[in-house]
Amino acid sequence: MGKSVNPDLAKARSQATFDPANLTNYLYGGPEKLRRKRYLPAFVFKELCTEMSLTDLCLIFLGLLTHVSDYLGLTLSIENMAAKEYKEEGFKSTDDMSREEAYEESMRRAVYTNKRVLQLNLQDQEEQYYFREIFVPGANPFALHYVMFKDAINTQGTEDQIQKWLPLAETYAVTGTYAQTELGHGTFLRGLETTAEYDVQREEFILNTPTITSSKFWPGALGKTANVAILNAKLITKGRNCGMQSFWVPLRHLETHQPLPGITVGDIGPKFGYHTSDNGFLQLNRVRIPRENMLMRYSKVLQDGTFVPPENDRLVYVPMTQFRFVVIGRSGWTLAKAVTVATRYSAVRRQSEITPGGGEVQILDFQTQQHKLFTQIASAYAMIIAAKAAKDLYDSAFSKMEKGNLEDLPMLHALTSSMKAFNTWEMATGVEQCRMACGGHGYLLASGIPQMYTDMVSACTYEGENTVMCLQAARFLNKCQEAANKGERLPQLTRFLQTSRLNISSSLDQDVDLNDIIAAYEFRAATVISEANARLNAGLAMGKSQSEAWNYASQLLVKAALAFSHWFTVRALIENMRGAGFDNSTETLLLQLAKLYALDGMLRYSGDFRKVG
Ligand SMILES: CCCCCCCC/C=C\CCCCC/C=C/C(=O)SCCNC(=O)CCNC(=O)[C@H](O)C(C)(C)COP(=O)(O)OP(=O)(O)OC[C@H]1O[C@@H](n2cnc3c(N)ncnc32)[C@H](O)[C@@H]1OP(=O)(O)O
Ligand SMILES: Cc1cc2nc3c(=O)[nH]c(=O)nc-3n(C[C@H](O)[C@H](O)[C@H](O)COP(=O)(O)OP(=O)(O)OC[C@H]3O[C@@H](n4cnc5c(N)ncnc54)[C@H](O)[C@@H]3O)c2cc1C
Repeated sequence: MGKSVNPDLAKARSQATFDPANLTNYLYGGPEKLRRKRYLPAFVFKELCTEMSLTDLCLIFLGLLTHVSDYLGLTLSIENMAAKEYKEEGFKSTDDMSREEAYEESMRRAVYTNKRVLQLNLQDQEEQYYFREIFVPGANPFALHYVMFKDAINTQGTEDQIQKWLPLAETYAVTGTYAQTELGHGTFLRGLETTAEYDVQREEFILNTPTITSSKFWPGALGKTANVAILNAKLITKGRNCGMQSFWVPLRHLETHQPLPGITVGDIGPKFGYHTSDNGFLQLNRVRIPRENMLMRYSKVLQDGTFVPPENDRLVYVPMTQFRFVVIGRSGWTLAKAVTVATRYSAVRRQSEITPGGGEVQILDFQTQQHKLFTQIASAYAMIIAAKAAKDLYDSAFSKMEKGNLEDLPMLHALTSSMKAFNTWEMATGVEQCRMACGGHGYLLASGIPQMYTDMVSACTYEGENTVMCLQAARFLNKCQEAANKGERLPQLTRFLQTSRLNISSSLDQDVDLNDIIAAYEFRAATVISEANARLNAGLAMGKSQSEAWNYASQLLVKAALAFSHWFTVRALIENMRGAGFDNSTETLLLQLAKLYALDGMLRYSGDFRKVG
């Protein structure tokens, strides 16, 4: 039964000057990926939420047969208990539930999707994400398990440890979390107090949270869900502090789910959002784990307690860098969802007149409404496309790192840090703009936008608080500027510091040239980075220490990191739009969108652009 589409919406869509399928295929990585993305949720949704006759199921099964090449491994369990159980209970919105009830509902759905992902043999991370997103739209209690827990095993564990632990995680024999942050420290990792002292007699680590501030605090799934943690603690062996290392720490009994001896664990209470994620606290009272439970891919503790340091002590941070890429990518998609809701609403909402007596118009006809939304549509495209460009850089650098070549690690850390801050701040501002563009109805939970905001704005804080991440990126950019000042060779990504010149050919009465736009953003970034470096050196010239001068210049250093990210985003958007092989009408539209994004950015940061001429 076809759904009737609002005539205003249908009219707006009919006026498109391009074929949306071209864009959708591009955004999702091609028609094959798009089909699978659409098919999986539809398949399971139908399985779940409608009374299905055997005929229905056979039709679905026949439908599947046309994709037999894709779904060979698919086992259609018609009598699947989970499906039956779900059909009886169906979907319940969590909007009106207590936090406890909402968690339980999300857990019920998440457990269901975990079962189906295994039964459908879905290996692809993206497909798993699409699948889960339909059924657990808010924070998923297993989020840490799916991402950081498994990533930490894969990137920090030895091959033996991966062989031993990953199957347990993949089959949900254990449910994990990533426990690093403490009540007293989230940003300053060198301040973490939890200890892991090596007992050479028994070849065990003794884990301890010696103070209230050392209590692990915030990790997702710690409150109720997880029974194992990848826990970061200060390793002490032979009386020496060997820095932060990662450990596999059982938290709860695998059968009874009760906390194990020496473990005090629970939920940290209500939050601004992410209500269905049980962020928790953990105290360890001299809990013993075997030596083999330290993740020893990069650093080791030998039986006699000898510490073998990693080739680079930053490698322990790789799971955070990896997850920052997830955040960078999902920020654009979060904004895309919010602006889709707001744009559709603006096509069907009629309010006020433009011409007196002319009748109420679609609010999308107001130029102010178009400015609110079209700039956010452009921003969503820019973030999604820049994230793809950053990921390509990451993948090539990571493959070198896996072969032991760590030369790109500083650039990678700077790129992930600055882009994570830039994208999540832009996403937060954009989602809120979309909410307000819907008037009162945007304030209803039923619009979906408030939860997008309250859940996702936490990404400005977790995985590295944004200001701190900008300062991290600025360390790298400042080093590059110092090298540029000395005429030294720079990493490819920052060579513009030496080459950028402001030779703009466009004049105000012409249609702006895209190359001039890239040049303007490049020159703005180079100027702001150079200014931050000059302020740092001015601080040193005033007799300040390196760290005092750094603090003295820190506001400009943050701006430098954001200007760098903005340039990276504009360049990626324009270069990818030009090179994507679209038909003329689609490419024309997308380049118009890229110009809108870039020119809107110049207006929002007009101080920078005016200053650089
Ligand atoms: C809208 C988006 C939504 C996304 C949704 C995704 C789908 C849903 C899935 C999950 C739901 C969300 C779950 C949330 C999970 C959250 C988890 C966490 O938050 S885990 C904890 C995260 N914590 C941090 O990030 C801590 C941040 N702090 C640090 O990293 C460090 O303390 C520091 C700030 C970097 C400082 O480091 P340090 O004190 O060691 O010294 P520095 O002198 O600053 O640095 C020394 C040198 O080391 C280099 N460095 C530092 N870090 C790294 C790194 N990661 N990689 C490489 N190199 C690094 C640094 O550059 C210095 O080098 P030099 O400059 O000296 O050469
Ligand atoms: C929803 C959510 C989920 C989370 N999930 C997890 C998880 O699963 N596992 C986990 O380990 N952690 C998790 N965290 C914790 C998160 O990683 C920390 O909150 C984050 O690292 C920030 O640390 P903090 O809270 O101590 O803030 P702080 O670092 O105390 O930040 C407070 C203020 O101090 C400023 N500041 C701090 N250091 C500097 C500096 N050097 N220079 C300038 N300004 C500075 C910051 O900019 C900020 O304005 C989660 C947090 C949230 C909100």
